[in-house]
Amino acid sequence: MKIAILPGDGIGPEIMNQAVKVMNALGEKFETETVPVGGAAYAEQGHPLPESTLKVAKEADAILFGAVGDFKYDTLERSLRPEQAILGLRKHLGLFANFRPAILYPELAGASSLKPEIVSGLDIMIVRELTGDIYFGQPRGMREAPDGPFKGSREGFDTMRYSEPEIRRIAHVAFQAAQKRSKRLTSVDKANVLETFQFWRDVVTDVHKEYKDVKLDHMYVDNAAMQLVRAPKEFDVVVTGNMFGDILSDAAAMLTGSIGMLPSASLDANNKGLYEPSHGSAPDIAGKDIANPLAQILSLAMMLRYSLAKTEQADRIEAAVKSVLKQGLRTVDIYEAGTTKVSTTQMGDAVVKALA
Ligand SMILES: NC(=O)C1=CN([C@@H]2O[C@H](COP(=O)(O)OP(=O)(O)OC[C@H]3O[C@@H](n4cnc5c(N)ncnc54)[C@H](O)[C@@H]3O)[C@@H](O)[C@H]2O)C=CC1
Ligand SMILES: CC(C)CC(=O)C(=O)O
Ligand SMILES: [Mg+2]
Repeated sequence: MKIAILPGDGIGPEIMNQAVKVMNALGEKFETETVPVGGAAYAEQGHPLPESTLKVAKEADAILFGAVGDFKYDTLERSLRPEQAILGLRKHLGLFANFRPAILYPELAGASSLKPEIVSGLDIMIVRELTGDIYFGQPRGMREAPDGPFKGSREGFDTMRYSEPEIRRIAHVAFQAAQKRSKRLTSVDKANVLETFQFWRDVVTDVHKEYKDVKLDHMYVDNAAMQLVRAPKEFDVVVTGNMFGDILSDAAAMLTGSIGMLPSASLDANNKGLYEPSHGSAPDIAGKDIANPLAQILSLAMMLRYSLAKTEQADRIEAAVKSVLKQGLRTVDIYEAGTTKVSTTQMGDAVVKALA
């Protein structure tokens, strides 16, 4: 079984080192290959997703990804920017189903941005469509406005679109996820304004006919953002498009104490997956050994569970994470008075030590 390791940029390599340390401590031999991606690959090979990196990712059984991006690359032409690497991997590998579990560990109730009584026990699953929507729609670009009141002035434009098969397949994934949990699914859209999302709502409603045991409701995205901070436990499984899911999952992350706690799995139709923290490369804290490595380590656990069928190893890692939190160890993003502040490396070491 081969695992492709793509650390990327910013805090990516720092948190990946911790996840690899944990993987090596499981007492099992994993074949791994580490390759550059994002800004690191651009600096080395002139492209954020070189053919050689894509090949390793394609041939692996699973991919463990760090994060990409650095503000110093923001002026490059778009096709060369680090973020194109993760977008390209998702598209090339058909990773359309993104699972982002937002779980509040009881020990972090005080680190959440919401009052403990509103968030304690939080356990929601955001299912985000990952290869369509306005992030990939064509045409897009910058041009002289061809019409309208600002005709002739410069404008930027993108295209939001979803085809029926794209909506159907993510809806099936979400209904099936709901069947394994509390049989409640909220589909988040903007059907009151956007044709794309009226269509989304119609198709999700149609797929629902095949899942009568699941209670489906629909919610507009602005209300969903509000409900997420008002009464997040009202949600169980949430399904939504690429952009809304991107935004709502960052908001959900703060309910768990930090975005450094939110892992993710991006799966294709055969459960081959890419596993990455939900956050970015955090250039503001890179190189300081202070980033929270737990989202990366929990992404490793998701990889073992979803793609490699190693449930026991995944359970061990998740138990070790719970144990270090119980011991009161905290990176700075989840620190509160009365707990012990640790570095990225110390947190990784503590998880290794806590492995049963
Ligand atoms: N999948 C990916 O590789 C993603 C890449 N990005 C890229 O990352 C770069 C930075 O983007 P931002 O908008 O700043 O988002 P970000 O998620 O990197 O950081 C947002 C805030 O959260 C903090 N943060 C993030 N991860 C953390 C961790 N593990 N521990 C402690 N604090 C953490 C950062 O310090 C920052 O204050 C950009 O180039 C962006 O395009 C953004 C999101 C996803
Ligand atoms: C950097 C983007 C391509 C993606 C993003 O923000 C995400 O997947 O959460
Ligand atoms: Mg994001």
